[in-house]
Amino acid sequence: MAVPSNLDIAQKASLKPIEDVAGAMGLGSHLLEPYGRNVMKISLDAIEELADRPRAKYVVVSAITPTPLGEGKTTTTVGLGQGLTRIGKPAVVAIRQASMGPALGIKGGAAGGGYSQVLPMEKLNLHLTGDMHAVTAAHNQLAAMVDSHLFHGNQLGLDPDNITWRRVLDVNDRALRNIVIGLGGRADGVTRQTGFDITAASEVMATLALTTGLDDLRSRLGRIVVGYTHDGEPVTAEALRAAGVMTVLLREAIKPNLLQTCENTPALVHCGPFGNIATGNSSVVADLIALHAGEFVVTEAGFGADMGAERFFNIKCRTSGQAPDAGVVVATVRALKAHSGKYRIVAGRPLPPELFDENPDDVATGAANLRKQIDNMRLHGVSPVVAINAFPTDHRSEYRVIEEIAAEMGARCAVSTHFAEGGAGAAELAEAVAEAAAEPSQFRLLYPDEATLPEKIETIATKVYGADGVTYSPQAKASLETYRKAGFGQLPICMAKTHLSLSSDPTLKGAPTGWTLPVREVRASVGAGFVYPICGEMRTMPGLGSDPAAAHIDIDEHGQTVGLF
Ligand SMILES: Nc1ncnc2c1ncn2[C@@H]1O[C@H](COP(=O)(O)OP(=O)(O)O)[C@@H](O)[C@H]1O
Ligand SMILES: O=COP(=O)(O)O
Ligand SMILES: [Mg+2]
Repeated sequence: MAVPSNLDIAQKASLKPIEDVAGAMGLGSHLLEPYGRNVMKISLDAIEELADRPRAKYVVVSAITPTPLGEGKTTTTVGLGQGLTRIGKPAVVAIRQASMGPALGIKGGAAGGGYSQVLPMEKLNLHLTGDMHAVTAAHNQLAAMVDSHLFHGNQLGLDPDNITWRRVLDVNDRALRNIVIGLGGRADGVTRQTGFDITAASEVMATLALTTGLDDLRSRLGRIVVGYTHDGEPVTAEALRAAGVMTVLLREAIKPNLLQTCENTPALVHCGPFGNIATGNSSVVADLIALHAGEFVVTEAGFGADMGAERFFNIKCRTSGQAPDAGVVVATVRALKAHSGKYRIVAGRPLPPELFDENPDDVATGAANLRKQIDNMRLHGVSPVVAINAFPTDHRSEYRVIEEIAAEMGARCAVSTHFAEGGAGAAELAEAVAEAAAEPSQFRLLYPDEATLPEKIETIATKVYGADGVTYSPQAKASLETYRKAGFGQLPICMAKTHLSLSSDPTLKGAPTGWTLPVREVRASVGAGFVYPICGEMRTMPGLGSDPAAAHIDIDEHGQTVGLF
C-alpha cells in the first residue's frame, strides 16, 4: 500500500502535549518556554541541571555520497530514534532546522519523511521559532555596521577591497550572489561590490551551532573577522562594537527547540543545514541537553560521511569534547546504482525507469563509495552500522550485495523500513546500533590542533576524500599565510566542497582516485572557530530551479497548506 505524502501523515498525526514530551526527558517546567502549540524552547540552564544524570550513548547518522534527492539521513535519524525507543532504549533525536532555500527550492524540507518525521513539519520547514531570522538579523546588523563604519570615516582603516563579511538571506536567490551596494548619492554609503550567502552558510549560524552558552557566544561573536586593513591586520566585530547587539539578537535563538516525532519521541531541532558550505550539524547545546535526557541521542550530520560526519568529528566533537559511540551510514539502492555511473539522477526530473529494474551487479559496482564512507567512520575510530533505507522499488538481491559488503568490512548492517513503518521498521537497525554503541569508544580526531593549516587540509583531502594531494590558487596561498600570521593556524578546517562526490567534481561518482583537490579561496571563520577552504566551483548562495517547490505550495479551500514535502 502506498505511503501517504509527508504532509498528509504530518497533518493527521496525533501529537502529545509538548509538556509531556519534555517531561519524558526529565525537563522541569521552569526550563521550558512555550512557542505556540507543539513547540517549546529549552533554557540552557538544562545543561547544568541535567549534567549529573547518566550520559546517553551518542550516535551520529551519516550516509554514502547522496544523489541530489537525499538518501534518507534525516528520515533514518528519526526512524532510528523511534526504533530505539520501541526496543526499550528511550532516545532523543537531534536534527537541524530546514533552510527555506532548499525547502522551497528543489530538495524539499528537512523533517524526515513518511512515518519517521519530526512534527509539526510545516513549522520546522518554514519559520519554526524564528531562529533563522534571528541569525539573518544578527549577521546583517554586523554587515550594516561595517558599511556604516566606512561611511563615517573608516577610523579602523578597513581596506574596502578586503572586506570578507557579506550579507545573508534564507532564500535561494542567485541574483544576490554578486551585487554593488552604496549606489546613489554621497549620502547613500560607500560604493563597493559584495553579495549575499544563504543564512545557513553564515558564520553566525556556525557560531550558534558550536557555542556552549551565552558568554561563549558573546566572545565568539566578538572574534568574528569582517575584513582586513591595508597591512593585513584583521578587523573584528568587537572592534566595530557589534558583538553585544548581535548577542542580544540571538539570545532566544541560542535555546534549542523541542518538538516530537510521529511517535512522540522527543526531537530537538536547532541550527541550520548545508553540510557542504557550512558545518551541517545541529547544535552542541542541544546535544549537551539530550545527552542527559535518555539512553540514546541520535543526531544527523549533513550529506555524506566525507562532509557532515567529518565536520561532526573534527569540528563539533573537538569543540564539545564529546565522543560518539557509533556511526550510522545510510545507504540506498538507488544511490549505489547512481555511483556505478550508469544512471543520472537529476532533482526535479523523473528518475530513469531502469533504476528500478533488479540489478544487484550495478549496486556492487557503485559500492566503492559505501566502502570508502564506512572507512571514513573507521578513520575516526567510530563503529559503523550500515542502514539500508528501504524504498518500495528495491529488490532483495540488491540488499544482499550491500549486506555482503558490510560484512566484508566488519560493519553491522540492517535493512530499515522506517519510512513506511515508523519505529517498528527500524527495530533491527536499533538493535544493531545498540550493539555497536556498547563497544568501548575508540574515537579519535583526524588531526591535532597544532598541525599547520595546509597539513590539516591535506589530511582531510587524502584520508577522507581519497585525493592524491591539494593544489592552491595564489589567493588561497596568500590567505593561508595571512591566517598563520594572524594566529588562526590552530583552528580546525571546514571544507566547502561538493556533496555529490567524494572529490571536488560532482560528476565523479563512486570512490574517485587519481585526482587532486583544488583550493581556490580560503576564508577564516574565527568566531565560529574554523578555517574555511573553498574547493572547486562552490556557491554559498544557491539558485532556484525552473520549477521550484515554491511554485507548488499553496493554501487549499480549507485553509490547509498543500505542496510542502
Ligand atoms: N525509504 C524511503 N522511501 C521513500 N521516500 C523516502 C525514503 N527515505 C526518505 N525519503 C524521502 O526522500 C527525501 C529525502 O529524505 P531525507 O531524510 O530528507 O534525506 P537526507 O536527510 O539524507 O537529505 C524526503 O522527501 C523523504 O521523504
Ligand atoms: O546538510 C545537508 O543535509 P541533508 O543531507 O539532510 O540534506
Ligand atoms: Mg536531511
